[in-house]
Amino acid sequence: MAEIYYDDDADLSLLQGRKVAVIGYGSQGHAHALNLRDSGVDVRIGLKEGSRSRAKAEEEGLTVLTPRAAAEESDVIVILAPDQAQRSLYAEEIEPVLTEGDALVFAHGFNIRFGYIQPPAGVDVILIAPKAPGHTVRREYVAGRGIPDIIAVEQDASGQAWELAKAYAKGIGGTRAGVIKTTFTEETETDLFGEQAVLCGGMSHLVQAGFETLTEAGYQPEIAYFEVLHEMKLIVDLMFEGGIAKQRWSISDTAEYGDYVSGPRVIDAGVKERMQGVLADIQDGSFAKRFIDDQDNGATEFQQLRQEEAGHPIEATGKTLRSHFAWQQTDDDYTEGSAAR
Ligand SMILES: NC(=O)C1=CN([C@@H]2O[C@H](COP(=O)(O)OP(=O)(O)OC[C@H]3O[C@@H](n4cnc5c(N)ncnc54)[C@H](OP(=O)(O)O)[C@@H]3O)[C@@H](O)[C@H]2O)C=CC1
Ligand SMILES: CC[C@](O)(C(C)=O)C(=O)O
Ligand SMILES: [Mg+2]
Ligand SMILES: [Mg+2]
Repeated sequence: MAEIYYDDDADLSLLQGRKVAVIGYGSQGHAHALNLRDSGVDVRIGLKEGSRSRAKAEEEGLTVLTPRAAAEESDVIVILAPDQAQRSLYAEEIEPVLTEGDALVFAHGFNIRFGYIQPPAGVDVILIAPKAPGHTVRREYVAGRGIPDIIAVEQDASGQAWELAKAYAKGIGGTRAGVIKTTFTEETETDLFGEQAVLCGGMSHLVQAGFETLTEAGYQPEIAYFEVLHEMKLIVDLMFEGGIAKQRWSISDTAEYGDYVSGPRVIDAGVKERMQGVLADIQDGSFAKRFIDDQDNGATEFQQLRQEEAGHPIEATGKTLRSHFAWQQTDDDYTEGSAAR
C-alpha cells in the first residue's frame, strides 16, 4: 500500500517561516500562490517584464517581481512556468541567485527527470504534483476541500526536504484529501503516459472518432455531440465516485452488455500494444526530446497541431449547442484555442 499523508502528518509552520517565490501565474501558479497565501505563507510572484499575468496577480494583492528578484529574496522557489520554458528560466534567472539551503519546488518532474535542469548540491529539490488542473486545485481549496497530490524528493540537502514537501502540500490543501509518496521518475513517466494515452490524447481522439463515425453515417452532429462528448462527463463522474463498477451499476443493462461485447472490439490488444509504445517513448526520453526540440524550433509542429485540432467539426457543433443551454461554460478565464492562464 502506498504511503499516504494527511493534515496531521504535516507541519505548516515549516513553510510559514520561509519566503516563497512562485514563478509563473498560470493554471498551477495562481492556484499554488493563492492557496499558500490563504494558508498564511509569505508569497511573492515572479513574472517577466510585460507579463500578461501580472494584472491578475496584482488584483489579488500579490507582490509581483521579476523571476530573478523573486527568487533572490526567497528561499523556496516554485517553478510553475510551462515545462518548455523552465530550462532557460532556471539557467538565466534562478540558478545565478540560488544559495545553499534554498529549496526548488516543481509540480511536474519533467525537467529534472530528463536532465534539462540540474540543480547544485546544497539545494533541496522537491515535487508536489496535484492530480488536477490548477483551476480545480484553487476551486477545491476555496470550498474547504483539497486535491490529492503526489510528492517526491530528488535531493535532500537539508535533511528536511520530506517535511518541507508535506508542509507545502498542506499549504495548497493537498493533505486535506491525502498525499501519496512517489519519485520524480514515477510521477513524470506516469503523468505523461496518463495524459497522452488516456486522459487527454486517448479521450479526445476517442470522442472525435465517435463523432466522425456517427456524422459520416448521416446522424445529426448535435445528437452525435451529446452521445460522445456531453455525456462523457456524467459517465466519468460515476467512475470518479465509485470506479468503473459504479458506472456499470448505474447505466442500463443494455449499455452494460454493450460495454462488455463492443468495448473490446474498439479498445483491443492493438491499443494496449500502442500504449506500450507510447510509454517506451516516454521512458527513453524520445517524447521529451521531440517536444523540447520543437519548442526550441519555434514550436512549429505544436502550433500546427493545435490549429488543426481546434478546427475539428465537433468544436463548432459544441460551441453553438452549449450557447443554447443553461449549462454554459462557467470558467470566465477560458477562451477557446488559447493556452491556460
Ligand atoms: N496545468 C495543470 O493543471 C498542471 C500543470 N502541472 C505542471 O505545472 C507546471 C506549470 O504548468 P501550467 O500551470 O500548465 O503552466 P501555464 O502554461 O499555465 O503557465 C503560464 C504562466 O507561466 C508564465 N511564464 C511563461 N514563461 C515564463 C518564463 N519564462 N518566466 C516566468 N514566467 C513564465 C506565464 O506568464 P505570461 O502570462 O507572461 O505568459 C503564465 O503566468 C508545469 O510543470 C506543468 O507540467 C502539473 C499538474 C497539472
Ligand atoms: C492531465 C493533464 C495534466 O497532467 C494534469 C492536469 O494533471 C497536465 O499536465 O496538465
Ligand atoms: Mg497530471
Ligand atoms: Mg501533466
